[in-house]
Amino acid sequence: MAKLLETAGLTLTLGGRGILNGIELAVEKGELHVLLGANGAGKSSLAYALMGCAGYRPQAGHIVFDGEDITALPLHERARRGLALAWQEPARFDGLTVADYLVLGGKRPSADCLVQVGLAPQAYLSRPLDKALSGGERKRIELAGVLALSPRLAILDEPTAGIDFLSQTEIEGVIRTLRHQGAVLLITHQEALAAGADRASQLCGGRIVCAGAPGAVIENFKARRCRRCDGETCHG
Ligand SMILES: Nc1ncnc2c1ncn2[C@@H]1O[C@H](COP(=O)(O)OP(=O)(O)OP(=O)(O)O)[C@@H](O)[C@H]1O
Repeated sequence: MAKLLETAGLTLTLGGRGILNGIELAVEKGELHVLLGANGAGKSSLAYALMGCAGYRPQAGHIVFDGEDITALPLHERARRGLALAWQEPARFDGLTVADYLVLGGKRPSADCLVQVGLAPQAYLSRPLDKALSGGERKRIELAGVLALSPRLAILDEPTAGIDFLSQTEIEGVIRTLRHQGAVLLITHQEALAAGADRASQLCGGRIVCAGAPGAVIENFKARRCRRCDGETCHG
């Protein structure tokens, strides 16, 4: 399969600490690629660096998207090329309604995107996207926003966290849709979700320490084994 995203030697220091230490990651076209790792391993930081978020510009290394080096491009240029990120903690946008927010994506009808995340359009489109919405509702609306963008690569940071378990299957359906449209880089702590991926990479101490079939990577993670740490200290 052709590579959609590839990083080489991606290195990020924040507050004087090495957070990403030479990341080598490859996501293929049409792939659901899961990123595993303990709390603090650097998964969200990698997601922000890939998206080009302010404050997460790497000090060294390269990010190549569909053959183009995008390392120096700002977030909006990466978004224009088809990258989208659903944050671990979805943002509030006081002053915007759900309809205003979804129409920014523009590529798919807002109502369809809401239905796909399990929210009734008539109940949500006119609501302000502020603290009156629950965390789970904002998380779903953010995922609807990613659907509306029809991205070529959706980076999803714990999309099922805070979602009630009756609705997990809807979110899994969203992940499948995004994968069929392009590819998904999924950060999750849910083993079942990770097991259903096409490939996986394990992050430990800001390095990719294991990559390949999800089952093998999950076992490696659960056994606290990586090539750089001894078993006792391998927890990110
Ligand atoms: N802006 C920042 N300044 C300094 N340190 C930071 C900053 N952002 C993140 N870190 C540190 O970088 C490390 C990796 O954080 P990150 O949020 O990427 O981990 P994670 O793997 O996503 O964890 P979790 O599974 O808990 O969400 C942590 O030790 C965190 O404290």
